[in-house]
Amino acid sequence: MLLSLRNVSKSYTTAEGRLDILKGIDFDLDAGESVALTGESGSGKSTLLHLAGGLDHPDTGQILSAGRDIAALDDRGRAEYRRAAVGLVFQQFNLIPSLDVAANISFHAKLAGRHDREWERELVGRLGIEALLSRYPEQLSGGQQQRVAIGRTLAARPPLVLADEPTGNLDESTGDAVIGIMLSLTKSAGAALLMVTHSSRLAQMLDRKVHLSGGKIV
Ligand SMILES: Nc1ncnc2c1ncn2[C@@H]1O[C@H](COP(=O)(O)OP(=O)(O)OP(=O)(O)O)[C@@H](O)[C@H]1O
Repeated sequence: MLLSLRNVSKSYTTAEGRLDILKGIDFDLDAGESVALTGESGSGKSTLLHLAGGLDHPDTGQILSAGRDIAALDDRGRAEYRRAAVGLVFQQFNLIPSLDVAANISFHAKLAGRHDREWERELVGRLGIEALLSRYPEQLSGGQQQRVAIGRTLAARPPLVLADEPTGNLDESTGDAVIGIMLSLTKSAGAALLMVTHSSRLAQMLDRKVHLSGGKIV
């Protein structure tokens, strides 16, 4: 088991009072598995993804990764967990505007101490972005930027990839192509993928589907 959430709860305090978003989530993700996370707007999908990625901490419960409870770590421990174990792909591509495509792709892998030229060359080829390596993010289309963002994430070989509506900004056919490439590359990398999507069509491309409703996985 790569990641296990046990009885995880999360609430937010707002001006209108306390919002109980996740109410005792139990969820397991195997190494190399791809899972789609669906649920209505506001059901807590991004919240769950942020907890799994160590971007935030739960109120109660355990988040177990390689025998460690991420929920019990402090900010620094969570930052180390993210660097070592997690790759993130968001709807906003979050590329670094001052770096060209080649430098964007190797940026996280270098930070994580896992820069591997051969793997990077393979990624660039399979993503079809060889001709774009010396361009800057602002000179790319949305679909091209997302392919670069996926390359950047996978270059660091994270065992866990968390994707939040990764193709939400792309048209349907570009989005499908990008998801197809991301799935085949995460499989090649042996990484697990947890992907938030509103699209049941995209969800069906993954190994398994889970649905968030009423603060629980159903
Ligand atoms: N930092 C925060 N403070 C207060 N409330 C928050 C905070 N973050 C999220 N929420 C609330 O928690 C609920 C769940 O948000 P979340 O973003 O996890 O939902 P989601 O299922 O990903 O939604 P969407 O599909 O619209 O992106 C929402 O009602 C949101 O307004």
